[in-house]
Amino acid sequence: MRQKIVIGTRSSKLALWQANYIASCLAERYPGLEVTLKHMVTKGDKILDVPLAKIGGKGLFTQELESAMLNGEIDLAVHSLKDMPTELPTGLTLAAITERETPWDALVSPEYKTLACLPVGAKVGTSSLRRKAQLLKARPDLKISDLRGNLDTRLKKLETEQLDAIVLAAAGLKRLGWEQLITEILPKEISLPAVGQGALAIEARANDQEILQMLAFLNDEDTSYAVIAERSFLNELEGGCQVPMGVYGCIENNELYLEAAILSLDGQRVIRDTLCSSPAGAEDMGRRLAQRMYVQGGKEILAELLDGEQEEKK
Ligand SMILES: NCc1[nH]cc(CCC(=O)O)c1CC(=O)O
Repeated sequence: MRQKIVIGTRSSKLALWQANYIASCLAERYPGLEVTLKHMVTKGDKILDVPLAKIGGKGLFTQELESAMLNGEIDLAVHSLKDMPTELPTGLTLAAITERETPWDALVSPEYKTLACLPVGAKVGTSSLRRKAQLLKARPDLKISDLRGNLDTRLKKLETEQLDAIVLAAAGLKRLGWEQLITEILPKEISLPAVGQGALAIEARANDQEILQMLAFLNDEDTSYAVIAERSFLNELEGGCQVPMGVYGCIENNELYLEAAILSLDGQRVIRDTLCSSPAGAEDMGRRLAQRMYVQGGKEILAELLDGEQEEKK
């Protein structure tokens, strides 16, 4: 067994909370093990003034950590699973996926409290196409403005940019002890979460058997099945563009349920579908659901998105 483990982490409050959480799980499990954190900066931390959907590119929050893992500077990295590309660089693997924290999106609106209570034309901040499209579906009157940055930056912007509400992942707020700021949890009928939202991914070198064995206890089986299906769904649909879509998998009575929605950017068109199968078929199920929704009209929405992106590049 290894005497020392180095965890690479981004320096945002949330990233540090997550890395410290895994460090403490390891220290508790392996008394005597020396666990240290190495702070690193990723491209996603540097570019703060451009909406995520515009920067595009995969692995915005992961690439620098991955290089450091491959060259042996760090042994593992703790990520929010939802920030991870569906395909990892050669030589790296997901060593464990932790039990999911609440997967839902949360509304923070000190004045109006709920989506239903927001006045006509209210200004809502969010950083993702997925949230934007789903919000507009429920409330076409809303003015959505871009909201980037760490959780604390985004919360501050609620005041400084005079927003009536912002939408964030409930999991992040909970982890940082800011749960009391949530004024409404958006149900999945309104806002289906992003792939892997709420789960942590522990990434390590694929050939480092010792570390992989040491990390295995962190893996939560039910969460793993659910996110394998979600990631497989995403992987099947990904066509080199950001898609406004939400997907949520969960295990109930030993069955895996998968629910997804693909939306047009303005939220006016929605394809929504569900599948249920045995957990062992998770990957296949994600693919099947994606293919089914593609035929049901997902194809047209995706084509429009690609056209839109090309128009912008002209
Ligand atoms: N995109 C940023 C991001 N990546 C992970 C989380 C926290 C939630 C999680 O662990 O899924 C957040 C914040 C947010 O979406 O509001």
